[in-house]
Amino acid sequence: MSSSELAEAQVESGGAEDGAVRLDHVTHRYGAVTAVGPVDLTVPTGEFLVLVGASGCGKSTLLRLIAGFERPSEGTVQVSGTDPRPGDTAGVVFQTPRLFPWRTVRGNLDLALRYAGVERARWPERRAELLARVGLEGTEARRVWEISGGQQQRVAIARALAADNPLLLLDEPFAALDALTRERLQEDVRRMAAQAGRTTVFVTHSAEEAVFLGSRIVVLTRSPGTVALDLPITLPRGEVDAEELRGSPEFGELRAEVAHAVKSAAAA
Ligand SMILES: Nc1ncnc2c1ncn2[C@@H]1O[C@H](COP(=O)(O)OP(=O)(O)OP(=O)(O)O)[C@@H](O)[C@H]1O
Repeated sequence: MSSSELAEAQVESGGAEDGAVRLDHVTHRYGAVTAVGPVDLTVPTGEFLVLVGASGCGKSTLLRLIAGFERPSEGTVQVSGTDPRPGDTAGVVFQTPRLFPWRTVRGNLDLALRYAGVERARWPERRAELLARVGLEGTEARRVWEISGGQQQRVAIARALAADNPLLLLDEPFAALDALTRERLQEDVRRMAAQAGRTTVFVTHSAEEAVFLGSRIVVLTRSPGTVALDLPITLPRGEVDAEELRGSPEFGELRAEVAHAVKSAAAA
């Protein structure tokens, strides 16, 4: 069996590489601007990787490469052992929810379920499941413009989960939300990731958010971004009291270490 046949077989059978990400010597340029690279990075199945770095260091570019929205100028990107395909490889959540505001929550989710190829007879059950996962039970009939920014971002997360991809990519999804809503959503995403065993790559500016969410943190240098720090996070990941965790000395030390690394990497 060739390596590509093996990769295909693994994807079909939900193999060991499902949702795993591999970047080999990846550089990306926009015209004359080198945005990132070279970056070598392997994200095993089930890991929650947070990419942190100063503005413009290439975090979004890396995420776009993993999603397949861009092809690398040099090097290779593989997801689940194969080339990423935009729209199919991963569920993606952006900084703003990008929903259809005049449609209902149901309408927005149905579009995603249709695109994901879910049989129409299963939509009601799947919709209820997705809304329960993001804490939005009973909101199906509400129009998007009627619900809060935090609720809209929850719908965007539910939509990204509609296809049940083994990889979820989030690009500063909570940046536009107030502090309390942001903390609540962080807690929900952390819990969801721990339950699902899905691979997650999350982009943020915030050392605090990175330490709270990640099982591993990669800090990038300033543009063109390369890996400045690769740090496993050993904080407990099961059912935890979020406030206790955020207040623990270990959390404080990790946050300080990451914040310091981001500052030095941006200045280097
Ligand atoms: N479509 C594009 N065309 C030209 N240059 C781009 C494009 N997208 C990004 N860049 C440049 O590539 C570099 C990396 O941008 P990118 O958006 O990936 O960084 P980022 O770390 O996500 O930034 P931020 O945190 O501010 O969102 C920057 O210099 C940016 O100006």
